[in-house]
Amino acid sequence: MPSTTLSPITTAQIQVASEIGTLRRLLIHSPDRGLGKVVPSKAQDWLFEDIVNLNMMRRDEYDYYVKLLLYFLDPEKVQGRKADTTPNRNFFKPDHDDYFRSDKVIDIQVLLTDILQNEVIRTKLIASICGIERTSFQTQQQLHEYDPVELAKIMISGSLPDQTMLFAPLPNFIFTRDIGIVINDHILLNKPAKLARTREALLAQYFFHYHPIFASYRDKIIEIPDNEHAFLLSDTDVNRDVTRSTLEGGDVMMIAPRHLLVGVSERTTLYAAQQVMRLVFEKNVVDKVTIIKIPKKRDYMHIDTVFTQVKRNVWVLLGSLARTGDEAKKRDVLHFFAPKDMSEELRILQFIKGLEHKPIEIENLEDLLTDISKNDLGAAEPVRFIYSGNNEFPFGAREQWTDSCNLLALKDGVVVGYDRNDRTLEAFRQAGFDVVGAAELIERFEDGEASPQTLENTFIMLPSAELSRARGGSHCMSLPLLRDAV
Ligand SMILES: NC(=[NH2+])NCCC[C@H](N)C(=O)O
Repeated sequence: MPSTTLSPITTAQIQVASEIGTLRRLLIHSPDRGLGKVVPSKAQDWLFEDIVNLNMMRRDEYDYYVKLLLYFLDPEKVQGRKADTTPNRNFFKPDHDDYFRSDKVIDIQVLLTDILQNEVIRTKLIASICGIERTSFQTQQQLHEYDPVELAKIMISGSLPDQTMLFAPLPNFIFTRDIGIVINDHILLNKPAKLARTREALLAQYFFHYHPIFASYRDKIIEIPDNEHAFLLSDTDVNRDVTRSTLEGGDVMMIAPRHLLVGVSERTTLYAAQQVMRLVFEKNVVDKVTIIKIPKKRDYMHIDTVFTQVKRNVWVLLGSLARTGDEAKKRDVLHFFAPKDMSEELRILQFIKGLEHKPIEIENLEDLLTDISKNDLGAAEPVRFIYSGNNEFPFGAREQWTDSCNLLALKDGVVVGYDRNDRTLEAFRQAGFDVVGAAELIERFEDGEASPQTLENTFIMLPSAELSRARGGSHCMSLPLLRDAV
């Protein structure tokens, strides 16, 4: 049996209280063979707009993301090991002996493999998966024949080593953000809105509840309930926002030590947002919850597709949903006759613990973000906004679609994002940021010309031709477990 067990991490290792504190530990998932199974006719159901080339996605794009994360979070694993990272990719394969195996940059496939060594967990998980996937009893028995390494791969990819498909792949599993969120020292699990992501949530339940690295957090796992009234409603009524209980991690942002943002969107319902608020107040995890209702639109599936934080006083956001967008439109007389503006569908309500019946309405995104920078995070410098596509028509919308607003902060002011959003990148340069490609930066790290510790105000560009077809960026591709306090 392969020895894939990570040594259990001691307590106080899970703590996220901001989006910009130096990142120390996170969960990722490298594109697995299931992604290579997406076909055009299923792409939409599986929440992709296109099919992808798996090899290019891994070798030319995602591997750079992993390398970057390792340079920042676990440098001994990569520094001076350039040779190991080419050309067979074994260094990047979670099931290979040469895998980098880090306890800072953790692939969920490794966690799954670990828990599957336990006979009881293995039996339960096989039965649960076969239940939700409605497989035959025979398939269920067949799955018991595989070792934990192979079984984890089957459970994720849906297919056997000989390529036989037993159930659908989980192409969206690379977006680990959506399966759970760390809120201070608690872990909030999701309840996916889309059928294509159901098995992801089940797998997440299992490794959060059973893997030794989370052992001391078992009583800190938060799962939101279903609405019991919904069980008695007809299928048409049940899908209403106030009845259905669905929540995805892209809509939850632990933005400041006692302040949680929850989006109400295509994926997260009002009912779920309300349950999250109730639970985090009850458990005294935060004092303030801001609910941000965005238009229910594929382009804006989660709040992290329309804004993310770059630095204590810097944010990237979509102009047409923000105040800036509003004002530009208001100068136009046609505005009075035009159909309802997207930004009019944006609503922001802030709830303070103990005063939930008296929410404070916030007019626009910039006001909310300014308040967070100044009052929650104590930014001394003026708050600045960088807009998708530099807010130039029609690049704001174009570049938001390819995740210009979905950035992962590795530390305050150092972010990773896609290389394809030219106008947004130009806006970053104008705002005084260095813009550098991942490969080039890695070279600089290797040559000692730069170091993750001293790097400041930098946008690191990730190649993105294939990754961006999956409709998520680096923020979605990360589930931070530990960040330094800000
Ligand atoms: N946090 C995010 N924005 N995640 C993006 C998820 C993209 C994925 N294809 C989906 O539609 O579900």
